[in-house]
Amino acid sequence: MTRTEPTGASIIFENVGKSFSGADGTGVTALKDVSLTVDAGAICGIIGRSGAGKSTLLRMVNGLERPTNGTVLVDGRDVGRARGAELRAIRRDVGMIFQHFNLMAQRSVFDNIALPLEIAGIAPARIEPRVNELIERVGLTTHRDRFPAELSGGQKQRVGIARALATKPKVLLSDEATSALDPETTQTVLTLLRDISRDLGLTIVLITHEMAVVRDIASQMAVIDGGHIVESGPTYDVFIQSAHPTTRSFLSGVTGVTLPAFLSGRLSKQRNAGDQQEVLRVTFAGPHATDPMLARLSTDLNVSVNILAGAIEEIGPHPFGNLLISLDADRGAEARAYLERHGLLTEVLGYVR
Ligand SMILES: Nc1ncnc2c1ncn2[C@@H]1O[C@H](COP(=O)(O)OP(=O)(O)OP(=O)(O)O)[C@@H](O)[C@H]1O
Repeated sequence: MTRTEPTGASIIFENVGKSFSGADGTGVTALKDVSLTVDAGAICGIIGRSGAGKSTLLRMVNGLERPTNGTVLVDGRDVGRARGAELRAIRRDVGMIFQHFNLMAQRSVFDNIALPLEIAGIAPARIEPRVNELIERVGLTTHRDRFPAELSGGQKQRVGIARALATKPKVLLSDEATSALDPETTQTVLTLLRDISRDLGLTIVLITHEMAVVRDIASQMAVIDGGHIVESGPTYDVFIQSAHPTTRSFLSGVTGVTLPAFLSGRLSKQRNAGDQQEVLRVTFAGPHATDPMLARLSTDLNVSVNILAGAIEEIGPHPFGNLLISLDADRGAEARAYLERHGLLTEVLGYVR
């Protein structure tokens, strides 16, 4: 399909708060003073732990939740205050896909995708070509007449994506859409979403608890913790400049770099008597991604460094490296300070003899 000019909508959260009243009368504050701008045509990843407020934030974009304070604007329209026909119009502009697909078991692939068009009152003669086009876009031409029970998870999500696109929305919301899929299928679904964003100019907001998903697809991101946005910005900038412990803990799990088994079994979190080596994860990014910093560390501080595992990956066009190293535990603090001073991130994984 050819590339078209962006047709996505911007989404602006301005000082948004949301409180719920619990069954016992006590209040739950799900979001506090959230301000975030998602550019038209961007793919924005929102990452946070369970209960952080991700779903609440996402559901405000299509008016399923209304803010207690503040404003949510989609394409300049105030979703929280919209009612009736105006709210329905905004909702037509916002499609959504779900972790468990939410397909209708009694309907075929074709009929699931046709459903939003039927609800919108589109004439059957116009529905058929539109659904066929969507089926082709998501690569399910040979599965047109199958039922959800006859599809794999990845195929079900493709149906979910086609259904969400049926009414030509400007925004696609993804609620943990790849969390129920294996890593390989996750990649194919992320690729499809990226292609759709590129070809249709659609704005995509996806919530996830997996940093790898954000790394692989998002142009911008926000980290949410306890109802607050603790960091946000272009994905690469957040990856290389992250300062908040929540972001760092998500980052530490993002690479495929793991300790060799013979070492991980012996690693202790606290340094015990006799532990000689400190094991570190060192993250290289930005202007230092390709610098020979470990060689410099050895030379400048006269510390021997053992490289245990490592990889250089890319976020968009930018290099992002991860190394697992060990060094003399007595010199650990000094070495970490040196590396941090040169713009690298360090994390102590533990100690070994
Ligand atoms: N309708 C509701 N009534 C009361 N409390 C709610 C309601 N919806 C959400 N909450 C509370 O708001 C907080 C944020 O919930 P939310 O579902 O937005 O988090 P989340 O980050 O999406 O979590 P998860 O990843 O587990 O889905 C939680 O403490 C939750 O219990």
